[in-house]
Amino acid sequence: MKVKPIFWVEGEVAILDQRLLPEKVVYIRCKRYQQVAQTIKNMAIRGAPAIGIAAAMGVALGVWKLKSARRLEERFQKICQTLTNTRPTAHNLFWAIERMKKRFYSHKNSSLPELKRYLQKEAENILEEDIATNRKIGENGKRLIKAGITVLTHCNAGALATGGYGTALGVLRAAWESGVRFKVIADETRPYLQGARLTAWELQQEGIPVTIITDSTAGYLMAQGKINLVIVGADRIAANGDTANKIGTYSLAILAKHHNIPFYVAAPFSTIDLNIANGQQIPIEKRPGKELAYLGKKCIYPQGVNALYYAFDVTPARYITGIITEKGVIEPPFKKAINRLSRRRQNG
Ligand SMILES: CSC[C@H]1O[C@H](OP(=O)(O)O)[C@H](O)[C@@H]1O
Repeated sequence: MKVKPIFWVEGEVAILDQRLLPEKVVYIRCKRYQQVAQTIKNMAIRGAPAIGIAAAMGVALGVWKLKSARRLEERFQKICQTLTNTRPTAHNLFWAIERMKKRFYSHKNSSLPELKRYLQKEAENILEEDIATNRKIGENGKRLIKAGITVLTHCNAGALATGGYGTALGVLRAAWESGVRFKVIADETRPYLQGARLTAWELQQEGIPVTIITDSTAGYLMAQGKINLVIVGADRIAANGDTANKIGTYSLAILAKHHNIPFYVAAPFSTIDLNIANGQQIPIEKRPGKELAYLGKKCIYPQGVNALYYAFDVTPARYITGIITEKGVIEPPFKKAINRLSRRRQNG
């Protein structure tokens, strides 16, 4: 995909405003870290790896704008806390901020200009590594995409949700690039419509056949035998393989199990949270109900009626056929395999 979701340009962070896609390609030029935090909170940028990259660049931008090293550590911690407080579910955000903290403390006695460069470089490394990691996920998962099948995906786990290649859509890209021909069905994914607006846009640009359905149509197509495989992204994976992903994923996994359809999660190891044993411990973001009520600028709900908007749900590991990562495809029992692979270096 030609368009970059985010990039650093000399003391600014350029963020593609995904709320305006596919009609308009508009970049928000963030000059302050608070602006970067705002783009994560309001979902101008979204997708677990992408918000991790944004948080890292926000930290680098915050330090970049410091005029002196006065109260450096205290000001650095405030920058990190602002970005930490943006969204609670995607583990990549916290993983990226921890990496920036490690880099800061290993160079905090450098001169301020040197420290600024180190942090900018670390944020750009996180972006570049994400693209390389996504390509490995694609290579590891493409054998699962057989010629002639129909794949269902939910939300957007593509270039727009990452540094620019994609996890679930990275597997589809890699299969397509290797000559395998297949069809994709994309859930609209209300209310933000990541599937209808972003996944369909990405796949259309690559010439990969895609059909949009309402989120409630998936079960009917499965019952008719029209779906051969489901592949989705992830926001946080617990040590036992329980996976938090866009709301509606859990329903798809149950339906896939019922219809004996393989259900795969594609995610980098930076999405796996080894500090939590199972999915019950994953914090699930609750967003303002009014975000459900509006289609664009039009309110479609009766005034004053309540709305409940959980942005994610948790799929228990028993409903997941495999987790496609840069270190290989992890199959059940996930806990043991995740433990073994997490000790192995990325390219090991
Ligand atoms: C490649 S992970 C993308 C992951 O993030 C999305 O959530 P959101 O759009 O709210 O950031 C969704 O859960 C995707 O699967």
